[in-house]
Amino acid sequence: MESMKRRDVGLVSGLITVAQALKRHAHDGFTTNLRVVSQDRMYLAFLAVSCAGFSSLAAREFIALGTRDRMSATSAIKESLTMLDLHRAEGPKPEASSASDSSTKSGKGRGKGRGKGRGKGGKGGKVGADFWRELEYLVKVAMPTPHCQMAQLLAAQFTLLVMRTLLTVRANKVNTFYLTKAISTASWKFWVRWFFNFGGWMGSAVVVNSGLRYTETLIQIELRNALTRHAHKKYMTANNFYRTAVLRDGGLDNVDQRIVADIDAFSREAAFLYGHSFKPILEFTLSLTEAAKELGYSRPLALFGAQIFITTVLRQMAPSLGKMVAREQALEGGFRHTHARLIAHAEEVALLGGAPREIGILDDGLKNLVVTQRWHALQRIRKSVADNVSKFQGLLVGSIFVHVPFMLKSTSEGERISLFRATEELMLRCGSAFTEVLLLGRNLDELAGYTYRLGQLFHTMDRSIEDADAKRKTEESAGEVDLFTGPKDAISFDGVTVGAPEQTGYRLLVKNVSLVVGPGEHLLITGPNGAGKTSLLRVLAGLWEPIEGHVSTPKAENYDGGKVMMWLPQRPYLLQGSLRDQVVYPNIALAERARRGKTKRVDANAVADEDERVKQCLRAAGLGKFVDGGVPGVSLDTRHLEWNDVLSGGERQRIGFARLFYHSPPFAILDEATSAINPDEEGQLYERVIEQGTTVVSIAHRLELRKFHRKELKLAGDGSGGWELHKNEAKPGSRGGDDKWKLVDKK
Ligand SMILES: Nc1ncnc2c1ncn2[C@@H]1O[C@H](COP(=O)(O)OP(=O)(O)OP(=O)(O)O)[C@@H](O)[C@H]1O
Repeated sequence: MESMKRRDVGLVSGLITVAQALKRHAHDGFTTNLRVVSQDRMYLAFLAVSCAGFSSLAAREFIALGTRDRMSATSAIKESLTMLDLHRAEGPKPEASSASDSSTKSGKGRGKGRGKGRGKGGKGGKVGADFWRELEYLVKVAMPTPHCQMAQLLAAQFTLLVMRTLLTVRANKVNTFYLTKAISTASWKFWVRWFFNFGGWMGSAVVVNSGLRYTETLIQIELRNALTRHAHKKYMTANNFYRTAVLRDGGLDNVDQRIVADIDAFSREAAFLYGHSFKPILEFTLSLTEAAKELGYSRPLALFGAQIFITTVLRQMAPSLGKMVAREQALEGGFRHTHARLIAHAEEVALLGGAPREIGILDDGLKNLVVTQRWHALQRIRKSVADNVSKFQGLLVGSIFVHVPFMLKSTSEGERISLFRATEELMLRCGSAFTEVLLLGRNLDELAGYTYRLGQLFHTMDRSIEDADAKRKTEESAGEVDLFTGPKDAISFDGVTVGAPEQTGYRLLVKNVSLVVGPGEHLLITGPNGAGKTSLLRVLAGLWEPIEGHVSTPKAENYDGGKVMMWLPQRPYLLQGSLRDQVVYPNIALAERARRGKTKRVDANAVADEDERVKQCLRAAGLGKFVDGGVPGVSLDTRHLEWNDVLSGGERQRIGFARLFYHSPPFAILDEATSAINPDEEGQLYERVIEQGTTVVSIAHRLELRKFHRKELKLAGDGSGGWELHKNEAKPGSRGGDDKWKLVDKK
């Protein structure tokens, strides 16, 4: 009770003493600190610039992310949630698929690839000359000009970094000096100076640290944004998304993982390194300069020489993190892909009762990842031991160099201890900054891992674009000296040989095909499974290169410059969006433009007209029930995240026809496009397509469709590459019983 009382009295009287001391020495404390700060012009300049930089950045971001953008981001989130709800409410329907579905017709044979791992992104993720070259490439992508957004962010962060170092070094020195002096000599005057110094330091540190955190996040976001956009641009050029994913050009694994996860990880690591490497380097230099005032330069330099030697020896013990990161990322991508495939084929797996088999496949993917991660964790112990020894030995070895001059100094006790504490503080900072610099090597190693994977990604896509450009140029120059250009208003194959890509070369599918499909000369391609029917059309689309010969497609200028050819595969592509979006794809509907606020003013009449046209197309394709109230709650505006899950196979094919009616192109390629449609109705669809003036090239197994065509290409499919071309010599327009088919060419 007594001691409580004494402490209470001590506490209150202590507070009173502090208040009195503050009152008495406030003027001195304030003016002394102000004098110290105002004499330090560099400090003042950086304080002003960094505060101005930080606040102008934040203000600019606030204005740039105008209310409309923020609102649309929020509504996008709401929308996808709504679509997810709808999706759940409707329940899964037949034949699920997804972007990573590799079993689509065009995707079969995935993995047989032509590429032989030509990526050259550095030697397996090590920090070496290759790494710096790749890094330079990525930096140039993110920072194309010295005035770009990224350059401004880096400059703003640099100013803040210098400011923080100045704060740490200068204010801390004064802090420690005042406090030690105040305590050792029991001086309230010095204590009040310390109090004011600390207050000022704290205020600046709060601003500067918040600014640093903010700019680091912005740098990371901007880096990711710039690199991902660059990747998207390349990915969508020269059909790179197809070449890398289906043909495995360049032997790249999991391109999606590289674009989505690796770029993000690289950006995080790079922003961290930038923010955290300048700090210790600056802190080291500034602390050393200050400490040298007491210790001279020889002692600190000898100390750091010793540190470099010890750390170099320790580093030899550590494994290369870059390689580990690259390997783990590849396995992560593979594991994610197995999950994506399960979602894509959820219904087939459920119907086949494949869960027990699938769990094995999923667990195998996980096992590979876990085993590798556990092995890497073991390797990292060496790294961590080396890092920690390196960190703590600094204190021990450092004391030998720092303590000596103070032990030998003959000054008053108070003076010696204040100077020692201030210098020791500086040397400790200096030492830890030095160790931090050395430890940054670890982050650099990790960065090398991501850089390696991104290097491979960008170089593979670059090469593919270069190849496509070179091919186009060769064709253009060949056109000038007139080799083969083909008729301008027709599809034509001139001596075309097609092969399926294999590990080493090609497997012959079709040999030396020559034929022309002019307007109205509807062509049917038939043949056994795997004969090469779709492959021939892949060559026509430019997805595959012919082994020999030339393909020429109708020129847009002969058809009012519009879309000339349209593809209708067996499983039409359906996008995330409204029913209207499905029909007008790849165009953007006027209503959608208005909804997104993309166009300033969208004419309401034009929207209504377009909607009416879309409805007509859906009706013509036999999907009138969706727009005429046949299915409650469904209209042109109905949106689903995954339309594949909510439409039947036949309905999906009809959406393809609605799209074809909407675009009404001069030529259409129908690749088993009616396979899921009732045979009685497929004829009507064909008739409508032909009536609208579209010339069709069909692949079909059902012979009933023969009557809609004027030519038939029969592929032998026996490995010889043989084929026969038959022609219906009956009058155009006469069908069925009037067919007069004649063999006109064969190989
Ligand atoms: N990306 C690919 N990589 C390697 N081989 C492929 C690839 N795509 C298809 N193939 C192979 O090419 C051959 C011809 O395929 P294609 O799709 O042209 O056959 P199709 O005549 O259309 O058969 P179907 O009637 O069964 O649809 C098949 O043996 C197939 O495995």
